[in-house]
Amino acid sequence: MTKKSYILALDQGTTSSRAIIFSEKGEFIASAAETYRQIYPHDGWVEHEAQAIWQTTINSARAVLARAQLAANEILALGISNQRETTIVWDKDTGNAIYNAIVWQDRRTAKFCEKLQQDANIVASVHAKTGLLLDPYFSASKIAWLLDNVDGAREKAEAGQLCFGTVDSFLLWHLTGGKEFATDATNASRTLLFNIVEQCWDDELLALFNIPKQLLPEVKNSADNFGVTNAKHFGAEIAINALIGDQQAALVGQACFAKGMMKATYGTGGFVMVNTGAKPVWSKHKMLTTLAYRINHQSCYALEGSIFMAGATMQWLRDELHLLTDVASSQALAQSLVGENSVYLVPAFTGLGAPHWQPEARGAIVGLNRDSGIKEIVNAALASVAYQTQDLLMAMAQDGIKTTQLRVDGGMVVNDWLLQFLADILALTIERPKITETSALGAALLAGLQHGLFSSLEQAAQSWQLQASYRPTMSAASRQRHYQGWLAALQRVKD
Ligand SMILES: Nc1ncnc2c1ncn2[C@@H]1O[C@H](COP(=O)(O)OP(=O)(O)O)[C@@H](O)[C@H]1O
Ligand SMILES: O=P(O)(O)OC[C@H](O)CO
Repeated sequence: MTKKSYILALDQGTTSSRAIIFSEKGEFIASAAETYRQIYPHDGWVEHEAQAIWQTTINSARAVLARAQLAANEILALGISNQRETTIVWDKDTGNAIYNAIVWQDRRTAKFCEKLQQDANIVASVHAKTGLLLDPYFSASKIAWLLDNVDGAREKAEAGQLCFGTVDSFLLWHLTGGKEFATDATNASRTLLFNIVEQCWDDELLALFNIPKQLLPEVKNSADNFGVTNAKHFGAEIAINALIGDQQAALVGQACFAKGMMKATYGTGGFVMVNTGAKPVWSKHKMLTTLAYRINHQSCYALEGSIFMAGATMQWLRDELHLLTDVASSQALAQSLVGENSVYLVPAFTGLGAPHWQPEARGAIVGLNRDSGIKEIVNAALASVAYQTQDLLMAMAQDGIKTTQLRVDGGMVVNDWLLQFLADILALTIERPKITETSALGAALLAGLQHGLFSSLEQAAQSWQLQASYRPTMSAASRQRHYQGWLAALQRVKD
């Protein structure tokens, strides 16, 4: 009989679907990825075709198996990490989505959320139950929009004919041929409908958003038994043993298991997350309290700050302004700037995320003079990632979170200039691991844990290895000047 020695991780991200095979020790074996179309129907609206999410996921999974020359029966377990909050409602009979996926960045429900925010009791109650804020970022208002705007959707939902899921549930449904309708506690914790203390869907929140309970998936542990893939997909069944939101997966992949350990993932957006242990920390400064992972019904919590535009700003410079031929060239351009940059770019293209939460804010480039050119703008775009991170760390510090080290990952961290500037602005040591596909790794480690490959998360974490670290070299005065310039630019956008 063939020995099953590999783990397949599917990492469904905002701009691409990736599949990665790891060895049973968590070593990287092979990867495949496919990008798909971003749809922007109106200002502040962002959609994906649900079918494209599914098709690119299955294509990349098949491609990686072929690349690694492995058959499905050599795969021990499969884990899924996914873009969170993105909302899909599909028909139980056909599996077809009733509308495009409404992406986490989408702001169409800003007015609706604003209305709810006017009631201080509602705001307090939502925060106490979910750890979140009433912002269009999260799934609940997106589900309500779908039920109210797609013909016949509400009637069908009430009749139990529809399913709501974040991307993990949608993929699970399709992988298992419609047999499994579930999510994990981390993904549930991003919907605004899940009580993170009691660990259940909350009837009051469902009533607040007018969402029928029968629409919702079962909530399981992040490492759990989620059924098996239908044999028609890969030629044999594969056990599905982990579902986890991609930022939480990155925390696991970065081995941030001790209280106080922090990671930042810089892909389309930027997400800073700190492990706060077995008890939730309730932020007074608009950070999100969220589930880091749930294993054997034991919850570990985290505090998170979300930046909506990180790598996406570089894509905008490339695709809309045509200032870059490719995003990688941003490094040399940023580096070529001599002296301090007077230009600041505030990338509030889809509003401002944490700690500001201003969905109606829009972007700006300020401080331009006659000498400003491409390199100043590109430098400012990269620098905005560091400044936004500093905004988050300042808010977290006010909540009592202090850290001396930050582990980074995501597509942007190949950019050495960015990581050095980050170390300088944050005055922290920045650590980049050997495997930067930490979301996929986190999902793989949890799937392996569920399968008994590792006796504990700590054992699984032994696969984490440092690739490079960046230490602050900027003077305190210069750091201060840089950051004050950012705060002034930010204030103009907020005003
Ligand atoms: N060398 C680079 N410098 C700056 N940004 C980069 C670089 N390489 C990739 N990126 C950015 O990283 C992002 C892709 O990261 P990834 O982790 O794949 O994103 P996601 O998971 O959100 O789809 C893109 O937005 C891209 O602009
Ligand atoms: O697809 P990513 O990696 O940009 O992650 C998206 C986040 O999960 C949104 O909350």
